[in-house]
Amino acid sequence: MSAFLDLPPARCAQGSARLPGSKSISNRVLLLAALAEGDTHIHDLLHSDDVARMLEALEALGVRWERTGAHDYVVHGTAGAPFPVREAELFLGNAGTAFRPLTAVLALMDGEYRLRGVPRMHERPIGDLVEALRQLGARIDYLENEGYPPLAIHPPAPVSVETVRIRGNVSSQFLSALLMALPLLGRPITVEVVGELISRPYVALTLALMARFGVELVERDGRFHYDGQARYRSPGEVYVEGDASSASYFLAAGVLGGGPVRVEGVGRTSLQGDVRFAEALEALGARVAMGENWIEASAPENGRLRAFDLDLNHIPDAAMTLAVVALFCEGPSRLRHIGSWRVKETDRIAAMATELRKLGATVEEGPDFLVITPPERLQPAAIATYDDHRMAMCFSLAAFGDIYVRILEPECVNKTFPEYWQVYRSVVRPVPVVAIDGPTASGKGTVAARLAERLGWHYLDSGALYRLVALAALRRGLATEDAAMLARLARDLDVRFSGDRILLAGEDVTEAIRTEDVSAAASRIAVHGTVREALLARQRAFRRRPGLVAEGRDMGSVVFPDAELKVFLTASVEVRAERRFKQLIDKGMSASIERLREELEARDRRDRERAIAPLQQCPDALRLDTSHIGVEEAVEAIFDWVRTRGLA
Ligand SMILES: Nc1ncnc2c1ncn2[C@@H]1O[C@H](COP(=O)(O)OP(=O)(O)OP(=O)(O)O)[C@@H](O)[C@H]1O
Ligand SMILES: Nc1ccn([C@@H]2O[C@H](COP(=O)(O)O)[C@@H](O)[C@H]2O)c(=O)n1
Repeated sequence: MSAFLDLPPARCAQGSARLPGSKSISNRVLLLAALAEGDTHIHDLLHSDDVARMLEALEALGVRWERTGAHDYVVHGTAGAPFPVREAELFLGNAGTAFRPLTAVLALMDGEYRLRGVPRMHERPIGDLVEALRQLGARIDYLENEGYPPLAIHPPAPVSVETVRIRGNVSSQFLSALLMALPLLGRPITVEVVGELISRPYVALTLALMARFGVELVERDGRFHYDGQARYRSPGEVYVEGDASSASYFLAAGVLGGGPVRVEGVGRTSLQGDVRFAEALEALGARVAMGENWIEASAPENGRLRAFDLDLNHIPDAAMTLAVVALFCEGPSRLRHIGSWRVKETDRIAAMATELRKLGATVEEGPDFLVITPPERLQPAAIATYDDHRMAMCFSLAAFGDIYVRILEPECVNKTFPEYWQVYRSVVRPVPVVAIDGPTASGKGTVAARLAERLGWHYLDSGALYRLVALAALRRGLATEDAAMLARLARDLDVRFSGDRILLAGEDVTEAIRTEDVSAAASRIAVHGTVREALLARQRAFRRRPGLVAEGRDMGSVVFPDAELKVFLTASVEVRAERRFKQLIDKGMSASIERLREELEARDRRDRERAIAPLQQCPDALRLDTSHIGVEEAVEAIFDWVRTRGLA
């Protein structure tokens, strides 16, 4: 498990993403298939933690199922009879789509069950569901805190109520769970929702899937009636739609990164409410197209995203994506009616506000709303994910702000979308980097600067940063061995690159950092890992649209290991010494070619032999020996490589 994932700044997004199966549909279908008469062949089932928890639970309950293909399963239904295993302890992780429906179903069966989850699951309320089930005779005990999992379920007591009341303002999953369990009663019953029902489309999804399995409830005025007759029957085959909430990240990427980006697996005929995320994007000015089984999104015609004020009660999960999109809108945006976020995988309102602020946004947080004002320019940040898959996926979009984004605990996406990072990389193209490394006086600086100019890209002279630290250290009398002090100096360095001038604390030091004393000191301090670490973020900050040409010693190996093109530029030591000699003479400085050669070789040796980020040719770098070619020819050769890779 990796502790973090660094996402480079994104240049554009284009292409198509095949979505994994919907989590909401996968877990509902598995349970309905288990309760139904006959075998159900399920295709395109999601593979993820939450679905794994449901499959394990069904197995533990004696429901037989087999995997018949990559995403294909057959479930042998129990025809409405109690599950074969009458006593079990189930661990359901943080899967609400498993915990709530299994609670309802098992509470009406004749067994002894204990249901547990991860610590966060034990902080997510379930009292409204338990309360409703108790009206039906269910005997459920709270094992720790009143109103929260874990639960002990005992065989129900017989009761003959005709109407059950349930509150729907905390989670619509309570109502969904109750409705799915009704056919187990075998008698007519009415469910009445008390007060507001949030996230209504998820209930519509439940009803549609129950109907696929032969049980149609009559709904009138917030009341759902079961006739006591219908029984679950397998429809034979079920295809799971792509996950509409997961679609939101790629549709947003299409909008922020130009597009078009097409998601395949959901569309006009989808059962899932989150397809209406597309309407929200349109309200912001994005261009959206939809087919039966696909949706496509692109940036607004004029490239500008309108700020928004939206009631997002109907798309609570996809709405999180809008919170990050708000960073790119013109002005403050308000997300309303999102109170259910507080009881999800984490308190998503608090988590979202905290992480958006790290990026520089101004965020007002209310009980059920957020107001997000984007900053002038995003700042790079390490984003905590709170073991919440959606936090990780949402914040991957911040990379469109021309910044590196560090996602902590990135594997939390396994909850619903284990392949997310691969699919993300197939659609989102990073800001391209040409990394040029090589020994002293090989011509890296000259060639890289000209290439950058020709491409219209940014240019990074990474050696200048080491030289600046060296100059500052020499001026303060710091020893080149004092790694800790030097690292502090490197971190706090007040540097500004202004055209071809370099300013240190406001002073123009462009020439001062080029002396041989500074060169030697730079290569001595460059051996310290702490100094290199302190300069890493500064170097990466140069990676901005439309692209970067970076030169130094470890551009391709450490700073930009994902560079689209890596070049190792070199020349014989004699040629390099002559070039440096000529450079100094041209500047009116005296020099000895022998001494220059010795110094140059000593510097190269230190750079090659140091333990951390040594000068080396990366295995994937192209070598260019400039001993016998001029500057223009070298630039032309690299420009050709850039072109053949489709970067310009
Ligand atoms: N292909 C080339 N042919 C001839 N001269 C070149 C060539 N490339 C660079 N030079 C000249 O060599 C000198 C040294 O080049 P430059 O300073 O760019 O090297 P560098 O690799 O960046 O050095 P350093 O590592 O010290 O920063 C410059 O005066 C430059 O014009
Ligand atoms: N990526 C880099 C760049 C430079 N260094 C060290 O700094 C010295 C000065 O660099 P120049 O390119 O300006 O000559 C150089 O000798 C290296 O020791 C580095 O380590 N990594």
